[in-house]
Amino acid sequence: MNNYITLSDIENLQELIDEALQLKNKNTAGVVGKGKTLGMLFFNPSLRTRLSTEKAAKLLGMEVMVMNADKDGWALEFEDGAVMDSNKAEHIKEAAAVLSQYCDIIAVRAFPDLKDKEKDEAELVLKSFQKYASVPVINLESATGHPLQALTDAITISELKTDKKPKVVLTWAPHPKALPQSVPNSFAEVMQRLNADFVIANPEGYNLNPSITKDVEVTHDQDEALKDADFVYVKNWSSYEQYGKALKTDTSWTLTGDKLKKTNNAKVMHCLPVRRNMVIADEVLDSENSVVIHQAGNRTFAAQAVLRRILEKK
Ligand SMILES: NCCC[C@H](NC(=O)CCC(=O)O)C(=O)O
Ligand SMILES: NC(=O)OP(=O)(O)O
Repeated sequence: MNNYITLSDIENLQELIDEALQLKNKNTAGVVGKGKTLGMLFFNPSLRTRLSTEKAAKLLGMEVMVMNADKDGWALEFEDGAVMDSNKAEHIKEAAAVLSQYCDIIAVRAFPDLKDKEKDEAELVLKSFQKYASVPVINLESATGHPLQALTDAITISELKTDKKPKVVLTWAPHPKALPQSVPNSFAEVMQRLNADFVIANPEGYNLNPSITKDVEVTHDQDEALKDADFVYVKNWSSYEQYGKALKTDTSWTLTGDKLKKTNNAKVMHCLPVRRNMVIADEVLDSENSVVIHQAGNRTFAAQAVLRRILEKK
């Protein structure tokens, strides 16, 4: 693997899932990363991605440097040919080239602004790092995708499924803020590559980018979708059609214990952080059905499998 920017960088998904599960079960510490450095730049907050990726790198023997790039770094200019006469002190051309002197792999988190669809879809921050860095780049959640999360989700479903072809429902849930579509986009992508009966439930106005969901069944009837589900993946996202808008914040789509009763005793997933009693009710998060902590635990092994592939250039 040369980079991990999108899920399309994974050629054989099942093979990578198996590798991650082997790493988990053997708790393999490696030496493949000895003498190598991972640099992580965060333009947005993080708990899981930051610490699980750091842990994964250290398990492989790597050194890790982390920077809260939005707060501690110079404000970066990404426009080619810009006259830098305002608040941007450093151009990505120098920043990425310099970082490539210090790091063997660069990992970047950069959320969308959710104001201009075209601009967000151009993935300027991540793509500029990729363009101007001379080392591999990893996506730690970008404007349109979160492929490390999606790999984790695929690992978790493969590990916990009892049916060869489980029914998996991705359901929208309310949130007071406008959130990226990155997590549901990547989840929808990864589910199309797994053997599952996959359905997306969201209110009208919340359909995801159709070029990502392709011919996945999309329904506006949450109750109907939840029937007999084996896995329920809960997530809020802002509208794609009315780009970046939070159109609905009432709790009628919150995943409650009553709704869970319609499922086949489903396992409940969420990437976290989760707003309790807004996105998922306490009674669900605190029940045996919730696998969100287990899921977050798998972040380390997803990151370890990806880092190892990049280090081994396999
Ligand atoms: N990386 C996991 C999710 C990150 C982000 N959630 C958030 O920003 C939640 C923030 C809040 O609840 O205030 C998202 O949905 O893409
Ligand atoms: N799920 C996830 O990416 O969590 P963080 O935002 O805390 O990294």
